[in-house]
Amino acid sequence: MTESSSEKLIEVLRKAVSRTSMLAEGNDPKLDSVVRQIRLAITKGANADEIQTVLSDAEPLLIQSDEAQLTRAKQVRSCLQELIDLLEQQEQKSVPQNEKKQLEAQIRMHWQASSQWPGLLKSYLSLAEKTLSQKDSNQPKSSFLKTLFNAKKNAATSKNDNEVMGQISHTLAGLINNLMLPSHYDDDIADLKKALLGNKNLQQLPALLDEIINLIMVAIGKTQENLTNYLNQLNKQLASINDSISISYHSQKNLSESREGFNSKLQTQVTDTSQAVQNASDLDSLKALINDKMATISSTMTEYRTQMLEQEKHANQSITQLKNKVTRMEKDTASLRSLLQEKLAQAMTDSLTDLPNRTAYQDAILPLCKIMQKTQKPLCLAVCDIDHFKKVNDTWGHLAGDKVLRLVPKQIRSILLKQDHIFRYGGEEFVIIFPETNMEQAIQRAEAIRLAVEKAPFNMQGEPVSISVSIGVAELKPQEDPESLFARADKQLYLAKESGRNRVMANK
Ligand SMILES: Nc1nc2c(ncn2[C@@H]2O[C@H](COP(=O)(O)OP(=O)(O)OP(=O)(O)O)[C@@H](O)[C@H]2O)c(=O)[nH]1
Repeated sequence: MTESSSEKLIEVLRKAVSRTSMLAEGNDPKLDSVVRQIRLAITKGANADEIQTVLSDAEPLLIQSDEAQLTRAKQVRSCLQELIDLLEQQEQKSVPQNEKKQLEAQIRMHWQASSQWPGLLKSYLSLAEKTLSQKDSNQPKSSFLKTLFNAKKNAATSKNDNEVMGQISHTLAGLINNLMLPSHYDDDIADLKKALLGNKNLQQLPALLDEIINLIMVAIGKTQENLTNYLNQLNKQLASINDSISISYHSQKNLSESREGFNSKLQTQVTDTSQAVQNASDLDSLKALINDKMATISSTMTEYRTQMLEQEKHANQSITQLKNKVTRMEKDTASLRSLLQEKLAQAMTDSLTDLPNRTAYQDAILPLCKIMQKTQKPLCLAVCDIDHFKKVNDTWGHLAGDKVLRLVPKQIRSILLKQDHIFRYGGEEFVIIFPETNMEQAIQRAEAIRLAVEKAPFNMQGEPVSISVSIGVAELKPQEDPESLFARADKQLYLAKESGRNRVMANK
């Protein structure tokens, strides 16, 4: 193995370990302790078998922790939805529909990433302020705080606000429970929950929401700090491997230097001998002289041979050590790489439908757009959303809802061509990429999908149920980026919903 391929190997290992660790860290105390063991094993140069054992222990915990994270994210998503619904229940006040739709779209897009939760809460805060700052529909609008101060004077409004605040506080307290913050935040969390549950004053809501947002941000920052410490530790380990490589290089260099020394010593001795032979005056002194010189040369050669053997032994030892180290690292890297690939595949797949998820969509869309734009071929994007899906959940329960979420993509797939790609974008929303497809063809395929879903015989507890989808379609423009393409298709979806659902609308 050359020096540069060792460096590459080290780099791959460093990335593999850091990414795996990143996936695992901070989710579960039991898992954190196993992750720490893996790091320790790698730092102290444990062999592949030892590391393998620790990794095998970690595997079920990693899977469990991923599932727990998904469940937490789902709960946070429903808390946010519940908070929006609570605003809707406000008498005499209407939630600004545009902002509400935008927030719901944000939730649909980002609910899985805990780093996005503070942003979602901030958007909710703004929606709550806008809603609550309205007086009743017959009165002119006033500011949020003004309404709050006036609330005392108005018994009816005050009662209603108190009730809503109570429910909001309760839901927020539930949301904090799902955040899984490190245990040293326990006191802060307890204080915050107490403040939330004891509070009946809407005026306090912005401050309390801010407090929650801060707490989440601090917790996310903490995880980053742990990761940095870990990477520093790993770098130290890599530096020690580099030292081994340079020691081996130097022992090779010493070997060739001592060979050169021997050559010149031998040369001098042969020259001296030939000089002495020329100067010899009789046969006896010549014999004695030659014997003497030959003894010197022979002892030089023996000395050199011993020295060479010693150095060779030394060099062989350090090469064997290095080889063993590299073999161990290769094995570790291979197992870490396969673990990482498995994890990445899991991270790209939606567990309910087995479809590629939003992350996979984001990885796929940019290169596809670039290729189509470069080759000047058309590409269309369809955003497809199940109609009145909340009603399915409310009427038949979540399990039935899940069943519909698995069946609808089957209908969609029956229409798609080999080249098309479908993703579960989030909730009850699917995205379809139609490469090498113009608008007319994409509308035809979207219409066929709509029809296939409409005609599909869905059954809930033995009763036939009709399900429909609304679809928005847009065609990629030259130079357009994927975000703008998505936004145009999503807008069409919104219009399809507005115009009665169960239809395809396209941005022609
Ligand atoms: N069963 C189940 N429900 C989900 C899942 N993800 C999201 N939902 C639900 O999907 C529903 C989406 O509701 P809304 O966004 O109001 O949309 P809708 O009822 O389909 O109404 P329109 O889209 O306007 O036709 C919410 O009730 C979510 O709880 C899931 O994985 N399983």
